[in-house]
Amino acid sequence: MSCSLSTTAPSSACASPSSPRRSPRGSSRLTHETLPSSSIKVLRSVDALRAWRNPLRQDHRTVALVPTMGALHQGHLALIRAAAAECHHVVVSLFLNPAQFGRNEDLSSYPSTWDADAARLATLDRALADDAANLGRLSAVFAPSVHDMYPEGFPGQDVASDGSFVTITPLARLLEGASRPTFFRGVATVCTKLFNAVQPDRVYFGQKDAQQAVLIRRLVRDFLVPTHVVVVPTVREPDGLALSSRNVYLGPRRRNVAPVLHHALRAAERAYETHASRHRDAILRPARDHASSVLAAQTALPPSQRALFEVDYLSLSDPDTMEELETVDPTRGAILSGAIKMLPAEDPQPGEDLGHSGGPAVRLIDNIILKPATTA
Ligand SMILES: Nc1ncnc2c1ncn2[C@@H]1O[C@H](COP(=O)(O)OP(=O)(O)OP(=O)(O)O)[C@@H](O)[C@H]1O
Ligand SMILES: CC(C)(CO)[C@@H](O)C(=O)[O-]
Ligand code: BAL
Repeated sequence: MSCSLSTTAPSSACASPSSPRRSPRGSSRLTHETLPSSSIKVLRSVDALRAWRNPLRQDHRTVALVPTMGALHQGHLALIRAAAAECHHVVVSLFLNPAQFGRNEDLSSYPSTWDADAARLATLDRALADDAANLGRLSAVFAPSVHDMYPEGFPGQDVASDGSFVTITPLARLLEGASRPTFFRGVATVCTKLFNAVQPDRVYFGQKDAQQAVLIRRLVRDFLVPTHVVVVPTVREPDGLALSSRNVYLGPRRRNVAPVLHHALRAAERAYETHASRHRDAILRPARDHASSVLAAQTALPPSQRALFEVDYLSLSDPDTMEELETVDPTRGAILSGAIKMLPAEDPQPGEDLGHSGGPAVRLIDNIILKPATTA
């Protein structure tokens, strides 16, 4: 992380970033670093977070937590807006959690954009302040170190790693979990730590990561976590692609093809809604057909122009368990979801923008909720 932070106290924001400081002239008031041009506090340790958080309880102020891994975009900002509408203080965590990355995944190249994130958050907070409809503001960024989050040492990224983990099965083995076997263990573990550290009244997650949202609801229920889970709708590009920090890996050639997943899911949604199909094959077939026809059209192009992809899954699942469904019960609805792997661009052209980090293979996920029918 860069040191472009300002501080409410003079002197060494960057030299000693790990804990809040006493204000000058011996006063006992704690001061904190703040993001530039804002009053958003930067809390870099669990101790600093707790020192800030505890007095709010006595004042009956509600606290919202928005967990992120940084590289912020409008999807993240939508979560913060929803949180500020409903709570007095919003804390955004920025923590690249190594435990949810498999060994062959993109931990080392994951986009890291601290300065841009700080500027976006400061701008958003000013907009929140100008809108009287909001209950609260963006009060703090929690940006702990790996050591702070894993005080006994980071347990490792392997399925066989020993350590203190939260596991939620069979949910964590399905769909995303089938391709990323340590992913949900890492998410459930870090979110448990974040919930324990922040003790939020409400937590905000994005619908874009549908299985993650289901997992968090289950975690909160099964471990009696005293918080309320809010899931915010997916923010999309005009052509339907879900905003995602990993989209920066795509480059223009693959970016043009990437909406295929959303359009495939929309085809399935139409089959459910327009043709009143209830059966798995009738709903998913149009999605598979759409993906196949886009892939066939790309395959027919010269290698220097095309963008190929592999479909990992197209799923029709139960909204609570994410087990595959043969038939949708309209009183319960269902989740349509999918994952594709955009393969690296073939035959790159001189000067072609292949995307962040040279344009590796990129996993994209998306989903659409088939809502339960409302009874008149
Ligand atoms: N397009 C979006 N709309 C709404 N919420 C989103 C969107 N993208 C991400 N979120 C939510 O933001 C939170 C933090 O997600 P994260 O930092 O992993 O960003 P991301 O864009 O999902 O990144 P990645 O590309 O790694 O999946 C999660 O709750 C996630 O569901
Ligand atoms: C919830 C989360 C911040 C946990 O690291 C991450 O999985 C994400 O960004 O969706
Ligand atoms: N958006 C979920 C975090 C991940 O895919 O690693």
